[in-house]
Amino acid sequence: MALTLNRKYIEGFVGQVELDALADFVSAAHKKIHNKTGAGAEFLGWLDWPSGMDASELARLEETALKLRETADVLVVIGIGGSYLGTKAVQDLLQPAFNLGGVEVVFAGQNISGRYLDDLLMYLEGKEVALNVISKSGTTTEPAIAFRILRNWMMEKYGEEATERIVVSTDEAAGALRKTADEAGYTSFVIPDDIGGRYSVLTPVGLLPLAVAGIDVRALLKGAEEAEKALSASSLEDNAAYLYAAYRQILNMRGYSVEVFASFEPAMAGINEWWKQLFGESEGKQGKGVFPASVIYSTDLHSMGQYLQDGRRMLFETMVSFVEDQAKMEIPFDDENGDGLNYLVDKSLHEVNQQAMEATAMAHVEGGVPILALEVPKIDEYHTGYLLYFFMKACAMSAYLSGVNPFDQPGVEQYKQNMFELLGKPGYEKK
Ligand SMILES: O=P(O)(O)OC[C@H]1O[C@](O)(CO)[C@@H](O)[C@@H]1O
Repeated sequence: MALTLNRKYIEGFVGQVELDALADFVSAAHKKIHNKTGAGAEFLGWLDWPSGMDASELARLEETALKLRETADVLVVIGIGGSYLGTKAVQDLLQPAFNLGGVEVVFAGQNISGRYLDDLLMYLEGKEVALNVISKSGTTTEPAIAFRILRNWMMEKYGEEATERIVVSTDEAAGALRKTADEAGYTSFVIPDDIGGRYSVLTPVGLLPLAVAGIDVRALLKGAEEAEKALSASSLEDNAAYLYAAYRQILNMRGYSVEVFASFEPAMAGINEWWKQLFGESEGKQGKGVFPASVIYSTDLHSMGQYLQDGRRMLFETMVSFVEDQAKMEIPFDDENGDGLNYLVDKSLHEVNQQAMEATAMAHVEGGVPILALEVPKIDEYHTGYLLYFFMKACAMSAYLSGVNPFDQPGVEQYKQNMFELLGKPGYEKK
């Protein structure tokens, strides 16, 4: 099993009767997904992407990545939302917390801060640099500004050679970025029309920068492909993604409107952010949706623990844990035992961390917080691919169960329009 939903902390809150009552809705939503008949069905390209990705495109992507690995110390990924969160998520989870060499992947275009870009340019000074600019629409302001500044910097630094160091991932035919890529002769990759930003991590959007970072993208895709197969079962009891979605909706209907996504692994920080966009942008519409929040324990037990235990009761938790002890770090014996820790000698940090999780879960259940426990055997490319696909499938199901289109984001437009008006963009003059 590449992922298990352990029900031991939820059984006291949600009974089988409530799950059974959702079974027909789940099969109806399953049909919407697999027969492509639901709202937003034109954005279901991610569903069979892992098993169907074009082999020659994957090989070209790996070749491009290899070339960049040979010429760059740093790859700057320029993109926002779904155009960078997946890369950051996988990178955080799979790569060491501290840079041990190899190509470093850094990010730009997620904000409009001059300070950030200035700091980045200072950091890049004296290093060999490559850019991967990623925008499905090609018109998003934040990455467009960052690309203009970094592209100028690259041209000044490398002249003609900059062309070889810039790779574009965007729409096949439309948008400003496609035009720029074609005119400048940059190597480019296509973000499929039928896959929205937040579902795009397994397309060139995530695969190219991850391959440059040295991650085995084939194993990532393999894990996702396994999930694609395993999670194609139509019934609630045979499909962990659907079960997770059903629990979320039952809890939401009962007033648990905030989901706290938690793990005891700091490397999950990027997955937290990716997961929040996935669920927030997919479900938060028409006045509905579970509010997605996230924490990393045990760090955040010392800041948010009090609220979780004892604050306003509208929370449920989804706890992701990793079963295998991969680091095998033990607590050493100390003759003097001044810190009193000798009682932990021979225990690994993994065991202590597992006990911290058990202790937290028991306390939170006691405090009235339902917990969905997701257990993943280990942290590697394969299981990460599985996990990503699991959440995408669960999210589509969950959104359909709540009656919204999982694949649009009409609300995001409001601030964009206002900003264009305020800045005086041609065509957006104030009324
Ligand atoms: O890749 P693009 O088109 O620049 O969009 C980036 C992100 O912006 C959004 O459209 C929201 O503004 C997200 O849905 C998307 O992931």
